[in-house]
Amino acid sequence: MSKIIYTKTDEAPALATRSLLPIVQSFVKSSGINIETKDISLAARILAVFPDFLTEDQRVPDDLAILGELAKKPEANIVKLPNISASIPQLKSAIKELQEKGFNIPDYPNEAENDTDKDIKARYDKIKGSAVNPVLREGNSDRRAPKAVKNYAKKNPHSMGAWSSDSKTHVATMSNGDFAHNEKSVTLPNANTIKITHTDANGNTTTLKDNLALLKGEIIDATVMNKKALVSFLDKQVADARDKGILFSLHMKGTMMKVSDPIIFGHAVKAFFKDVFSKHGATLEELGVNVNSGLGNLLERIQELPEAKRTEIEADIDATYKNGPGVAMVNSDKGITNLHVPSDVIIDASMPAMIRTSGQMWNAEGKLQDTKAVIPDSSYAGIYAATIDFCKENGAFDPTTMGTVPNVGLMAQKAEEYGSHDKTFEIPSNGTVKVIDASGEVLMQHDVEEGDIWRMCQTKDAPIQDWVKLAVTRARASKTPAVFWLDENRAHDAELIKKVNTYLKDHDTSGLDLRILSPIEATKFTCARIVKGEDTISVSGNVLRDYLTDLFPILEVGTSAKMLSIVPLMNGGGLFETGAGGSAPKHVQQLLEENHLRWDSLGEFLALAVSLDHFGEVNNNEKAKVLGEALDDATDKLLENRKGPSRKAGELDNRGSHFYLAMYWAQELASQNKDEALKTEFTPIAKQLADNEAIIIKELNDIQGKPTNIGGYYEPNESLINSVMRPSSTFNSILN
Ligand SMILES: NC(=O)C1=CN([C@@H]2O[C@H](COP(=O)(O)OP(=O)(O)OC[C@H]3O[C@@H](n4cnc5c(N)ncnc54)[C@H](OP(=O)(O)O)[C@@H]3O)[C@@H](O)[C@H]2O)C=CC1
Ligand SMILES: O=C(O)CCC(=O)C(=O)O
Ligand SMILES: [Mg+2]
Repeated sequence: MSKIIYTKTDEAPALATRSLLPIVQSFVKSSGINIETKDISLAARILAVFPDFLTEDQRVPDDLAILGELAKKPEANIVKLPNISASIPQLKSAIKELQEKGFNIPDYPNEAENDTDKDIKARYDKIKGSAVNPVLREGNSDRRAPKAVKNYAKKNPHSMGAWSSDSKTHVATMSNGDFAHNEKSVTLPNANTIKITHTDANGNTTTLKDNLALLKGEIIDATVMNKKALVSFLDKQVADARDKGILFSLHMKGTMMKVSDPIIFGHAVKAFFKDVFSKHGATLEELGVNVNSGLGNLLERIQELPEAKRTEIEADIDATYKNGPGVAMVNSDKGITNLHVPSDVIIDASMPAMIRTSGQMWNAEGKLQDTKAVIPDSSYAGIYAATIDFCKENGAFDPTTMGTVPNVGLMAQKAEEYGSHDKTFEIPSNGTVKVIDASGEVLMQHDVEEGDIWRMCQTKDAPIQDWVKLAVTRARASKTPAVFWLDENRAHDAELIKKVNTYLKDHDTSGLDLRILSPIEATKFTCARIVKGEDTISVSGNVLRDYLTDLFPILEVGTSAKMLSIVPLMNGGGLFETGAGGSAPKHVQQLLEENHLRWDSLGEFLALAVSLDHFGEVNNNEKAKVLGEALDDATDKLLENRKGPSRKAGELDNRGSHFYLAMYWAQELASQNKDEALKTEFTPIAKQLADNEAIIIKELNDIQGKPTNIGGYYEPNESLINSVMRPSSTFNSILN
């Protein structure tokens, strides 16, 4: 039987699910719609790959693998909430929590010397970083702010820090030796099988990757980040931040670029704490400090040292803080810097948040200060530089008048950089890396040096065709100009542009305003339009999809959680992502401290409505369509009546906003005339909810302001989390 899959994930969205899902299930029950959950939380994904370490009753199915298969079938209808893309520190603390709960899973091996450790490490490495989305995304991405959301933001603008033309904030990026400058790209005329080899200075060849099957028409590109150029760039930036008296901050995507970016992160930590590493390098190495996991790893490992040595290193770290530039803080109260944990500063969210805050970040005193935003690779850094320049010249954007920037993103089948991990290598020694095809022809090659990061990306042809079609469809449906953000001077983009021009001919583009502009030109073009209130669709590759669907929503509507985020799967199914942002770890903290959850489930409401509509369409279930439409109307009403969660304890939170959604949804179902049975069913429910509004809201607000306990972070206790998230007995009994 056909069904909707709702994903159980982590942190704030997982908390919200415990409150929202029972409501949704009780609303759709009578309409022949089955909503099933699949657990793709970090904890469940860990348990799923270690059955041999667990007792029979501790074992869990590999729900992610099941969903990955489902995503390739026409019947797929998946509502996907944000999940943790774990950095090594997050992975380790999840492992620790599970072990403490009696799951006998192995530790994460820092070094894998024997076969057992290698096997364990390989299993964990599959879970690490962005490991869920790439499996489910068998389609391209269509993200936009629905009209109601946009109108709400225009009437109720979020705060927006002013920009001044003398702001010292700027983006620093490399001008040579980086991925952007070293890129080579080819399109395969025929299917082929390739290998990647490294030949050292003595002529010894190692195969880095073998038997990689490629399809006809696939674009492949290869590039390398030169370590020496990177280190010298980072050194200069630390010195320059100090000279200019601004904060040093690094912006990376260590979660989605899980192999390359932690290495770059590590180099930045070393550059910032250069003196500490030149003085204590040997000790730190012996301790097994891994700076790719951030400064936090160093601080933790040195606790194992004898006190005298530890104090000496800590004093040198303090001296760096004193003599060097200030470093941007993630949490100044707790002394957590931008360099502590790679998963704490994720570029798609961190740069827009900074741009929204007058271009400033928090310093060690908890005050806002101008910052140098270091984005080493220059492939995409220019879009932030151009946005910042625009704000310096024109002042901050105005949410009450600004236009909107929907995105159509190429992402299916692990397109571009976000699928490159299994083809990314930290080079062991000077030499040459070659991509060689089945006939022995060298397709691409680079001279490399020890420590360089070499990588290859793949972009298959079918996803490109689908993406071009989606762009044309969206431009037509929204009657909005669409810009392909592609740079003819970049090797990969030049190949892609040829295909775009070819595949556009397959569609009726008459009357549409379609252009191809380099990312920097596209930023300028788009910014100039949004300030005039004009809308512009961005049609972009995978990385820019990620960046732009946080950047513009955060500026326009305050958060990317309010985005409608649809992935029309290439085989006909639907993947409905909720919002475009992450799992908001800070929100969990607030729940634990004050029993207030400020997570806004608007993204879930929007995703569910389209999921229900899709269900109705595919299964000829008119009730599902009525439910979806009513849910959308209820969401509009919720926005109109400002029943989203507040940030302050004692006021309406996530749970309260779910009550209002339920009440409005019931009211919409009671007032519609398309389905009599639903009308009859929901008329008394709507009345009961309205009659008990005051009691329910009191029950939901009274429990706030005190700490609460859900029995775990990664693997919370089901009965505790359910009772925390469903505290109103009046509301629960009406739902039952
Ligand atoms: N699709 C996915 O599965 C994604 C997963 N992630 C993962 O999420 C984690 C955290 O990522 P991070 O980059 O910090 O981004 P988040 O989007 O989780 O958080 C950034 C900030 O955005 C605000 N925010 C985000 N969502 C909501 C919401 N629904 N309601 C209200 N406010 C919201 C919060 O601001 P405030 O604190 O001011 O309230 C939050 O602290 C990481 O593990 C990351 O890998 C990240 C992106 C997407
Ligand atoms: O998969 C992830 O880690 C993050 C996804 C993300 O940021 C996005 O798709 O916008
Ligand atoms: Mg993103």
